[in-house]
Amino acid sequence: MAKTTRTGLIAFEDGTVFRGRAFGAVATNVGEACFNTSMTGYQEILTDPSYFSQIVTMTAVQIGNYGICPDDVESDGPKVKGFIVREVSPVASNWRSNISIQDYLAEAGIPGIEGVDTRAITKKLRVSGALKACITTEDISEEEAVKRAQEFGGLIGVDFVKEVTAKEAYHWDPEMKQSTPFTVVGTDLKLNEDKSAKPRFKVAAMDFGAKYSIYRKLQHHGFDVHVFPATASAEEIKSCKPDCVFLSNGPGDPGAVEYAHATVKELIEDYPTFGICLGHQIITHALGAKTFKLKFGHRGGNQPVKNLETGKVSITAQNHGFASTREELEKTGAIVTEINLNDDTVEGLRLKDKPVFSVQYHPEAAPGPNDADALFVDFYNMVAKHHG
Ligand SMILES: NC(=O)CC[C@H](N)C(=O)O
Repeated sequence: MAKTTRTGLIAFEDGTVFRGRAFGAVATNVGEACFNTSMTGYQEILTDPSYFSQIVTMTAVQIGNYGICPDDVESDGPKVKGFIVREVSPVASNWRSNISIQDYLAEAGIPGIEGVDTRAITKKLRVSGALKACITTEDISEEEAVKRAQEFGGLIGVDFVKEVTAKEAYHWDPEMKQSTPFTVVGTDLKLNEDKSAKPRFKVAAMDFGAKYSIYRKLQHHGFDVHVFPATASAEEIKSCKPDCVFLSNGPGDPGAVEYAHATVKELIEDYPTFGICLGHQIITHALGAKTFKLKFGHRGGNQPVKNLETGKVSITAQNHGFASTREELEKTGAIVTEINLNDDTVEGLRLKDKPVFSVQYHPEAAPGPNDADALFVDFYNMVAKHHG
């Protein structure tokens, strides 16, 4: 891929402008600027629906060297509003890849900029907090770009889930083509070649903007995954007779999806439930507690989380800009199980009297460390005990 000579820029609501070389689509988008500290996994980041409405700056210095692999997508296409990197690799070398990141973003209509001081942008966002921004690879003036950044409505109170959730209910990979066979030995799941040893549980997965990796992990760990749109009612979900419920990740302000708070409030009364990220935040609201916006969010594969019940520290993958309010959660009777060691914010909860737990981070990783993979086994064992 030859480097373009087109210029591009990112303009922030405070009037700051960074210029670089354009790649990807010739387009202009507004969104919230954030940064991700993952060293690898740019494709999973681009296609994670939780990034819908955000312009992502990568702190890793070179992006794109292993191209884009059709098997590694986390949704049906890139979801970010813009992508900013120090250097986009001129060479993509990987037998699994069929397209470069430049062409992938161009086809999806998403603008990218390279040759930008990504460290300066990251430091800026850490000091000022999340900012509204406009990215453009079109020929518009800096003043116009700043104006468009200022006009962006922001994330608070906006329902972005409805833009990325499934249009209708469906059965994820019914032939289990993506699942590694497993069997239950004692309380642990073990890989096994014997496909008949599979006491699978039917999980109703509420799709708030789910990453495919979560469904793959659920399937791998003994679940038959039935996906429901975020707007599905508790009755619709109950009518599929699930053994348990899963609540996915997703974009935007968790406080804005009140219809989901109401549905989840009903479901957790009856079903063992596991939530990840937005799913965790929606449980928080369903319990009557609130979430708040973090200064600049946690995004990357190196976030330390401490389990307050076991003392164990895990390095986790994260991507969130909101967090649950600890005092309010504890007032509802929920137990705060985990905290982020960088800023002490809530990273996990469980209910005392019901088989319900959730985490703010991403145990499915993709990209990131697998320290928390065992949570899928914990979910399986919790459901098995409940139905025991
Ligand atoms: N990955 C997610 O589910 C993100 C949740 C939510 N949109 C946040 O930013 O906090």
